[in-house]
Amino acid sequence: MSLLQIEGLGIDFGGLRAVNDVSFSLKPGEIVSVIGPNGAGKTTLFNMISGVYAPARGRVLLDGEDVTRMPPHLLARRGLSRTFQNLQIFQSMTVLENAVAGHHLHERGPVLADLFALPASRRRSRESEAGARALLERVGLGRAASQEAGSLSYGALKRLEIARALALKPRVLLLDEPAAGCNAVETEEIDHLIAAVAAEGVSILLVEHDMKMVMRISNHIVVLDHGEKIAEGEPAAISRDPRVIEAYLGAQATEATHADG
Ligand SMILES: Nc1ncnc2c1ncn2[C@@H]1O[C@H](COP(=O)(O)OP(=O)(O)OP(=O)(O)O)[C@@H](O)[C@H]1O
Repeated sequence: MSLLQIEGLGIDFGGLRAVNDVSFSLKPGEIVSVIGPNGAGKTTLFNMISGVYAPARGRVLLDGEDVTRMPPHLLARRGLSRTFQNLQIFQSMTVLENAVAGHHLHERGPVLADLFALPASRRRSRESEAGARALLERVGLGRAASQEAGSLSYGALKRLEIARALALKPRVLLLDEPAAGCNAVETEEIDHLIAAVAAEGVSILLVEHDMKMVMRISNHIVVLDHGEKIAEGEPAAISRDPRVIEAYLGAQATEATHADG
């Protein structure tokens, strides 16, 4: 039984069919990557699944429930959370404070209780901090808890971003370019983290330009070109698929022509 099911999803921007009739599904603990040349529609697809854009066509089913057009915070409560291409970290706060901020979204009680620091609210804060510390251990940042987030390496910031998304205890985690800007060692650390999270049963949907990483960690790959799904399958089959090779080579040829012109 699939945990996340995408059925015929589509959206237009003016006259442009940015995404059209895209379907695929994720089982619990599966790592699925969406790849395709620049402008293929990957981010737009992500934004529709995570409730940032309202699709014009199709449905998103989470554990069988129709969650199409549900706003991101309600999706998060139902177990679907995401990271963004651009880091959403508070640089001047500590690593722990950033993780607690993610945790609070999940644990949030009545605002008035927080304002008056009632005992229940103080207890919740302690629980949030304990939960956040456990998360930091999980992403390998336990020792950096009291450091200012701005002092972390880029790879560590990316892991902190994943920790914040994990604070929502998701069943499905959408990662938008988790390795962008990372060096080989940092990318490998993120690889391990993603695999460990998936091994706990969380389904992972990934958009990533680092093709080596995609081939290494994905169970299944969905390929988009000009907004349409042109192929899907296991990494080995995808890397040999003539339609996929042609889409990437075609995109490179277009870029080269633009560069010449
Ligand atoms: N808000 C928007 N308004 C108008 N057109 C948009 C908007 N967002 C994306 N597009 C267009 O939709 C198409 C798909 O864009 P999208 O960013 O989803 O592609 P992508 O595969 O994520 O590309 P990249 O790999 O460069 O991030 C592109 O032609 C893009 O110019």
